[in-house]
Amino acid sequence: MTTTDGKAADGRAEDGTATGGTATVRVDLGARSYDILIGPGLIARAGRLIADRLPGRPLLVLTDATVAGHHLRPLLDGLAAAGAAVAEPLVVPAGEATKEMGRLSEVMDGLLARGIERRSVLVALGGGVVGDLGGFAAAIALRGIDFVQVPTTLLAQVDSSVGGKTGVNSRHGKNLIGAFHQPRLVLADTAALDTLPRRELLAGYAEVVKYGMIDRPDFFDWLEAHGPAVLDGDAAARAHAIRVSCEAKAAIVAADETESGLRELLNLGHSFGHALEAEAGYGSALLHGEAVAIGMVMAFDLSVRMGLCPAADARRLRDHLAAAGLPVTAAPLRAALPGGDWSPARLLAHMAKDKKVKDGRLTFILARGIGRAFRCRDVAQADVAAVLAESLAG
Ligand SMILES: NC(=O)c1ccc[n+]([C@@H]2O[C@H](COP(=O)([O-])OP(=O)(O)OC[C@H]3O[C@@H](n4cnc5c(N)ncnc54)[C@H](O)[C@@H]3O)[C@@H](O)[C@H]2O)c1
Ligand SMILES: O=C(O)C(=O)C[C@@H](O)[C@H](O)[C@H](O)COP(=O)(O)O
Ligand SMILES: [Zn+2]
Repeated sequence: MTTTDGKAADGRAEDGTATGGTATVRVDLGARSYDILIGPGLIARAGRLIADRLPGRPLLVLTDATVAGHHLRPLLDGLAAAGAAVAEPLVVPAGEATKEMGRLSEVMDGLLARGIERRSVLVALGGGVVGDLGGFAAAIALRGIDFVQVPTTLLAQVDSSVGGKTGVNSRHGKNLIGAFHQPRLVLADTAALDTLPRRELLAGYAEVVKYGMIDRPDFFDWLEAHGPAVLDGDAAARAHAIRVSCEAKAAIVAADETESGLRELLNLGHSFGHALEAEAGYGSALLHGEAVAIGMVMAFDLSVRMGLCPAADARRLRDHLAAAGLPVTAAPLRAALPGGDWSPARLLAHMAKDKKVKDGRLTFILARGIGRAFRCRDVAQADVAAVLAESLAG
């Protein structure tokens, strides 16, 4: 369910900050239901918005060092203005390498040193790394405390802050340690994206395109026309893309919260993408969204190879991602990371650790066309290896 609420007639919220219109997407999960608020100025308004839903609760902010420099002060000022008791923030290093057990252990120490109690609420201010790490810390602290997502990347606003997948990477693979733990509220401040580097924006755009590929062909048509506006900072286009993405994800999560079936569709491109990320070593050479872009192209190429999908649809996807500026093959990784083993066999070995493996067999997310993704367990390894080899060759 979505509503758009312009707040006061002069475009200002009760606390006087500019709103520019706030859309609300509801994630319907019974007792665990929550709102995703989307619009400019929500970081500064977070204090009031959290207090409305979780009154009188002690708060603690987790963020990363880069995000802290841009957005921590306005958040803390807003929390203080709302009269919240706020502990000293926890600040972790920026980047994917932070999403690991050692850092989780430090965060747990930090939470406990600050004297959290079961009523405490963790506020995760940042991208998917802070959201996944913070959400997992909240899931296990005192056997579970509430948390609020304040996503500051496009990727986090359209994907990672929604749906309750939390966790960290392991040396065995991506996101292999974690828990389902839903946030109580998501505040997606679209103005926060103004400070986001272009490369990070593009990485998030890959997950936006993913929703079109899964089950929203009209949305993909819209992205073909308006994708450049989304990327170039058009506020209305951005807000629309984020809202539709959140609606698409919320619908799937509401139908299958813990991924017993349908939710696997949200993994389109991820079996391939996670294998690339594992071999790349979770550094800055390959961002998650970039891996997803390459992985979606491989998933469509595999679907074409198996005679399931028109080649023209795979070409439309590849062309759109490439025109946006995203990588569409794995070939550049060979040059960027020459120490890696960029062979199909090695990537297949990473894929064997995928959480969608059942009885030793992978579940692939394939497509019969744009917006027609489906789950398939009947895929010949030779076809997968051939698609990997083609992508690695460029
Ligand atoms: N839980 C889920 O459902 C889910 C979904 C998709 C992705 N993920 C995970 O999310 C992670 C990727 O998230 P991400 O792409 O947000 O990366 P990220 O959290 O590493 O953020 C990207 C970079 O941008 C910086 N940054 C964040 N917001 C900023 C802002 N407003 N201005 C300037 N800099 C800013 C960060 O400091 C970081 O350096 C991966 O670990 C991926 O596995 C999880
Ligand atoms: O929410 C989901 O479900 C997803 O699969 C969203 C993905 O974009 C995201 O990268 C997720 O973290 C992948 O989950 P995993 O279970 O494959 O690790
Ligand atoms: Zn993803």
